[in-house]
Formats: sequence, C-alpha cells, structure tokens
Amino acid sequence: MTITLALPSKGRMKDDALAACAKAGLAIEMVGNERSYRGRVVGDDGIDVAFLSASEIARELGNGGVDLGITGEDLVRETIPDVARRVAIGPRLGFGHADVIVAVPEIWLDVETMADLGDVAADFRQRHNRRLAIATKYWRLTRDFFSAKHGIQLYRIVESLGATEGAPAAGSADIIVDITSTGSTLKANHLKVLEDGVILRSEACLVRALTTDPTRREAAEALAARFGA
Ligand SMILES: Nc1ncnc2c1ncn2[C@@H]1O[C@H](COP(=O)(O)OP(=O)(O)OP(=O)(O)O)[C@@H](O)[C@H]1O
Ligand SMILES: O=P(O)(O)OC[C@H]1O[C@H](OP(=O)(O)OP(=O)(O)O)[C@H](O)[C@@H]1O
Repeated sequence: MTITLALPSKGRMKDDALAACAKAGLAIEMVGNERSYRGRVVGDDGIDVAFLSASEIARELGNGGVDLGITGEDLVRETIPDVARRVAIGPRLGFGHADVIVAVPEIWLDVETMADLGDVAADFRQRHNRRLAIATKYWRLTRDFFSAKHGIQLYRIVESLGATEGAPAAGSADIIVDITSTGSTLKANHLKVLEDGVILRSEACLVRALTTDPTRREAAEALAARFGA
C-alpha cells in the first residue's frame, strides 16, 4: 500500500511546502522530468507525491483522493463540507498567512462591527429595494459567518473570482469577503475591515483525510507525526 501526499505545484506555497517537507526529514524528488506532476520521497516507497494547485489539494482531501496535503486552511474550510468529519487539520506550518475578512467601504462611517452591518442589511431592502450584495469566492465561510454566527440573513452573494476588492467601486457589490495579508489592496480600494470582521486567520497546514481503513490511517498518522502532529 502507498499513501499519497499532495503538495502545491505552483504559486506562493510551493517552495515553503517543500521546505516544510525537508524539515520533516522528507527529501522530495520529481518522478520523470521537472514538468511531471508526480514525485516521490527519497528512501520511502510507501509515499507517493502528487503536485496539485492549492485549491485542488483541498478538494482532493475532501473526496479522499489524497491521504495528506499541504494547503491553506481557508481553502480547506471553504471547499470541504462537514470538514471536521472528513479531515484533521494541523499542524500549522508557519507560512501562507492570510486573514479572511469582511470589509466595507471606508465611507460607511457608522459601520464598524458586524452588528452595525446587520442593521444596514436589515434596512437595505427598504432603502435600496434590493439585498446587501457581498462579493466573494468564499461562499461557505461567508454563509457560516453571516448566517450561522451573526444571524444576518438578508444578503446576497455575488461570486467573484478575482479583483474582489474592486467590486464595491465597480458597483457589482456593496461589501466584500476576501483574503488579506498586508492590507494594502484593501487600502488602495478604500475598504476597511470590521472590528469583529476576521472570519479566519489562515495559514498553510498539513491536512490529513480521515479514513476508516486502519492500515491507511496508521501510515498517514505516522507521516503527519513527522510534521509534528
Ligand atoms: N496575499 C495572499 N493572497 C492570496 N492568498 C494568499 C495570500 N497569502 C497567502 N495566501 C494563501 O495562499 C493560498 C492560495 O494560494 P494560490 O493562489 O497559490 O493557490 P490557488 O488558489 O490554488 O491558485 P490558483 O487560483 O492559481 O489555482 C490560500 O490558502 C491563501 O490563504
Ligand atoms: O493584503 P494584501 O497584501 O494586499 O493581499 C491581498 C490580495 O492578494 C491576493 O491577490 P493576488 O494578487 O495574490 O492574486 P490571487 O487573488 O490570484 O491570489 C488576494 O486575493 C488579495 O487581493
């Protein structure tokens, strides 16, 4: 039996993920040429390495297509329904830090908290004859935060797959839920984070798919332990 470890194939997490593996004592090498998306762990035939995008890693962990993966906690929580039953998240790996936040236009001077935003959402239909529109690619995190955590039901999600911070100025949404690290994109777009508007403080994590197969589970737990799980 082999287990599969998924690592980011590109993007901001790739090099740090390989460094985290090296720190865990795993030397990863490509199988075939540099453009191949398969790898192996030197000296350990029980582990296959699959190079996927960070978001694909989250999806594959959710459907059991890979046993372990390194990816952002935000992608894992957004992509996988009933996440606690499907995967074990952690340890946190100390890179890929980003916060998923609720931001509103700076000129909304009387809106500083989620409670203020709830009041705005409630009044919105009467004032503007439509629901408050939230631009985001984080549908699940937004619904959980607004509806379940803050009891705000009167809103509409507008799917945004890029340049989300531009949506309020462009008129396609009123507010946003997106990721921020330095805050400079928010600032450039005259948006402010609500005081209690941090939905998730995300970073790269080692994530393990939960399985009922005892042999698989033991092998995956042993590998996770090398990362400090
Ligand atoms: N400044 C940032 N902007 C966006 N994501 C960031 C930032 N800093 C860290 N991250 C994290 O990086 C991850 C996304 O990485 P990346 O964009 O490489 O992956 P991806 O979504 O799979 O890529 P793609 O959209 O190109 O398929 C997320 O977990 C996110 O939290
Ligand atoms: O708080 P900041 O440091 O300004 O970073 C936040 C921005 O960075 C990311 O976009 P990026 O340009 O990396 O592209 P992506 O959305 O395709 O990942 C993210 O979507 C934000 O727009």
